[in-house]
Amino acid sequence: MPHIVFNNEKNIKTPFEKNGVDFKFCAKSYNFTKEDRRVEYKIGVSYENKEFLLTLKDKNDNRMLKADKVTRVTPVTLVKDALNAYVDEIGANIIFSNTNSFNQKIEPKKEYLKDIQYFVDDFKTNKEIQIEIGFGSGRHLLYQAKKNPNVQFIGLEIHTPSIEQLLKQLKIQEIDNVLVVNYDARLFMEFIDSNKVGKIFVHFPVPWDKKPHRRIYSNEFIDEALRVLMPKGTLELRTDSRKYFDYCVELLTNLNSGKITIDINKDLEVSSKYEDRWKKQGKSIYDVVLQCQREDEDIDLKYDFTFGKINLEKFKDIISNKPMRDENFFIHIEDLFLLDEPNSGLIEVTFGSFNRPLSKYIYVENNKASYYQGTPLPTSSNIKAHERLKEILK
Ligand SMILES: C[S@@+](CC[C@H](N)C(=O)[O-])C[C@H]1O[C@@H](n2cnc3c(N)ncnc32)[C@H](O)[C@@H]1O
Repeated sequence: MPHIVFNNEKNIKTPFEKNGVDFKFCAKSYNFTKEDRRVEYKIGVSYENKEFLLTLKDKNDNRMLKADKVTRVTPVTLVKDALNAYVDEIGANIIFSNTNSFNQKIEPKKEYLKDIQYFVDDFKTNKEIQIEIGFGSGRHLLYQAKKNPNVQFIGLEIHTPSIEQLLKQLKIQEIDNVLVVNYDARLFMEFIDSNKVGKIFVHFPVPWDKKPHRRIYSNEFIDEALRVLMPKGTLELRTDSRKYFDYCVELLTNLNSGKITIDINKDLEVSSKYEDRWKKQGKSIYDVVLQCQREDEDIDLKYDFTFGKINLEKFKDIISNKPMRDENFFIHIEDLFLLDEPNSGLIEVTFGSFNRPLSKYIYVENNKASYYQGTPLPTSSNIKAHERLKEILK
């Protein structure tokens, strides 16, 4: 990441503007852990309609200015300009700078690649939805999408090269009913309305024999799948792993009600890359399909993430750096940065689910708090964590 090392002791007063970059505030670390930590500043920047923080800290006898990790922005040239504007303003004596190596890259247009926020704010369809989890080479997803042009497909993957490959194929084959998301499938379903999905395919998931907590299937996953599935919709597992199959069958047969179909060595119309490999090795393929037989209540994706009036002075005296854990979420106050004005500063916090923790800053100005760079995604763990944070900060 771009950074600049310089040797100028001068601290400057905010707010100020330099070369089109607005420097809004400068908050100083409170060192609440009481360890002998070096002083660090978070500088609030607003530039080209984006807000982000810069970190200023000591480095040997000099100072280093760089982007704050939590509030990353793209393109990286925004950070580069902000760093250069800051050192320009203070007339710093620059010892090292790598900002020249960060020049803007032009991204190809990826209209079918969607950010998770899109599913919170904008995603609406009257079509049936079908989801493929871990599409890999995409063979099955492309086949299904071509065969069912009236279905809106969503492909979930965490492996970036597979995503790139699928996006290329969508373009080449002129397929326009697939949305692709780079997101953990275990958490994605939270953003889909209830009773809207016809099929969820989980084909050859990683069995994670040694790390079962990383498996796609769990009680929580099955419950969320049933919520998004329409009545008669199906959750379809296909695997070569007998162990994974047995584990899933056990989870599914522990449900209070439902219809389950099991097949061994069933042929599908399309065979995936993994499937070909296992078949060549003479392995058996197992299918277990759960049919949904219930209708669920709608969920609220428009959750209000505001805070009431908070008391930063009181909070600063009781703050602890031990994580608070609950059954489905945790909160860890990482750091606190104070502004010169009373009851104003930044709280750095990590919270939410254990699988996908979220790092955020809460900006406080005269007792009024808000999430810096926008609110968290309304996952159930984030909502629960926010409710608890509100209590703590009161
Ligand atoms: C063994 S491959 C199977 C790929 C494809 N379904 C097939 O049959 O050829 C498993 C795929 O699941 C993806 N994957 C693993 N965990 C995931 C998760 N939590 N969310 C989304 N995708 C995941 C992996 O990146 C990998 O591409």
